[in-house]
Amino acid sequence: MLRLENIDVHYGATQVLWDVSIEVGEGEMVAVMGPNGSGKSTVLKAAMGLKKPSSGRVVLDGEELQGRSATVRPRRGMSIVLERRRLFPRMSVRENIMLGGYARPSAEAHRSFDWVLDLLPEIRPHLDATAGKLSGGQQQMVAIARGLMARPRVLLMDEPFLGLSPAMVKNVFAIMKMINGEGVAILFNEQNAKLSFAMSHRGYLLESGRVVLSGSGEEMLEHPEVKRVYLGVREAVS
Ligand SMILES: Nc1ncnc2c1ncn2[C@@H]1O[C@H](COP(=O)(O)OP(=O)(O)OP(=O)(O)O)[C@@H](O)[C@H]1O
Repeated sequence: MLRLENIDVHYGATQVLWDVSIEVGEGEMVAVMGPNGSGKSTVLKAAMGLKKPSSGRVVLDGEELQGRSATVRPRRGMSIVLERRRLFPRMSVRENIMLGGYARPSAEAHRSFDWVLDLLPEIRPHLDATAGKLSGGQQQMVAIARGLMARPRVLLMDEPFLGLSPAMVKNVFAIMKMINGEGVAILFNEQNAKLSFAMSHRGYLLESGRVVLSGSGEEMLEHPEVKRVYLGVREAVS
């Protein structure tokens, strides 16, 4: 459904993505894994139209999205949960979540709000709290709720586990599985190879702005290079 085709991205004169092609099928969970600074966030930003590629195409259901206005992607069913829980810290949880429905008429936004709270009931007791006062994990939950307000068919998640405790990682992981189980495709990025690929239908390994490997989650976990470099598994010496 979503395809990035041969994307190049520059920040000023510096090129950070080279010929990146990534595909997300209907209802798939897809991971972009790579070390610090390899360009994972930039891939998601380019997909969402937050960073303009210098060449290549972003295509959703056969429709070219490059150069379309900022509201087209949410209306076509794309949404993003940004890194580091970019909430408005002084606004209430309810207000933060409702902002995710900006592209929808208000009656629909209220229906989405109810749907989101049914999916994430643990948010309900905190609706009137100031977002900035919540724990990191709770803030991540609110950021996910905000992303879901657009009723996306494909949800992009930028480092959803960043800075979370192991217990919260498990919780967010379970929520991603549940959202995906509702038929929402998810494209997310993450530095931890085991976590990324174990939970994904397919994965991509990004190094220095290039896709160097792709395959099913299982294939990625079993790949000797992934094992050696990212999982720290040593091959037996004969
Ligand atoms: N706004 C910007 N201006 C200039 N360079 C940038 C900007 N954002 C990112 N970069 C550079 O682009 C490269 C890719 O960054 P990006 O954030 O996409 O990588 P990443 O794999 O997501 O890294 P991290 O895991 O640290 O978030 C890095 O070298 C980074 O320094």
